[in-house]
Amino acid sequence: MNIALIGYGKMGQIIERFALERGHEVVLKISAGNLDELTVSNLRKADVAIDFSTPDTAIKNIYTCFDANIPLVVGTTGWYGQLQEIKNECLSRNTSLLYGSNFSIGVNLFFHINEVLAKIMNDYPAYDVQVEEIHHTQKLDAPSGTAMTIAEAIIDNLDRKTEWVNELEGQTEIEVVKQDQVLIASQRIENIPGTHTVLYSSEVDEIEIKHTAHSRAGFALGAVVAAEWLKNKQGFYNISDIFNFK
Ligand SMILES: NC(=O)c1ccc[n+]([C@@H]2O[C@H](COP(=O)([O-])OP(=O)(O)OC[C@H]3O[C@@H](n4cnc5c(N)ncnc54)[C@H](O)[C@@H]3O)[C@@H](O)[C@H]2O)c1
Ligand SMILES: O=C(O)C1=N[C@H](C(=O)O)CCC1
Repeated sequence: MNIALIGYGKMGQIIERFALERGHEVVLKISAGNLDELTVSNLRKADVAIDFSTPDTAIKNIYTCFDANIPLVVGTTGWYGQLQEIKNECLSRNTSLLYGSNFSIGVNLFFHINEVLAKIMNDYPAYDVQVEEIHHTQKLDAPSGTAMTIAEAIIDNLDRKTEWVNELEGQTEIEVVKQDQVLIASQRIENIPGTHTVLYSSEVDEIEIKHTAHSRAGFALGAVVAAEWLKNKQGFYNISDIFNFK
């Protein structure tokens, strides 16, 4: 499979390593220094594109891939406010896109456990819940896309929660978290690839589930597997469509 890498930073470079190991060829690598090469004709040399760029540039890249009619995997976070517009555009143009806030198998297992736990906690109102996320200091968006996915699943499954609010340590502070809100507490610490915790606390105890990424390898391998899965498909998908946890 020929792959176009849109975004060749921390993630793009590790994705390239896994792509080559799995027998693929990387035919285009785009970063801030060679944006003029991100053209429809160059993209058409690839079977699939993988975007790990920046929150502010992902939408434009997605439209360029739609113009090239090339299947696209989007790992970039921070653009989900425009998700519905992109979904409509993808479906009306009969092209294909798969996106996900986190491509690692471990985090996708964690997503499943989080949903089951949130459903169970409907019967236990003594517990309040909060989400915590820690990432490296170069991260441009807060909260992390993964933390948003976790909080939205809690809201969808735990009747007493209706929205999330975000606090970024040292930058934004929430004075009062209302009872129907899920607090996402974000921290930025050097060299942390990604840590997410869901914490249920009562007066007498706490229940905590936690995922700690030891490196970016899980995200990168997941992105290549997602590209292999998407290559001959048409439609709009989420990474959860690849997994079938019982
Ligand atoms: N879904 C996941 O599993 C997952 C995992 C890790 C990171 N991410 C997300 O992926 C994105 C990239 O993360 P990173 O750590 O590799 O960031 P990074 O800053 O290391 O790399 C970003 C790359 O994008 C390039 N870039 C800048 N403008 C561009 C443009 N207009 N078009 C194409 N490329 C452009 C930069 O030059 C750089 O090479 C972030 O949004 C991050 O949150 C997602
Ligand atoms: O390093 C990042 O940036 C990450 N971004 C994703 C997110 O926002 O959830 C996934 C984890 C790493």
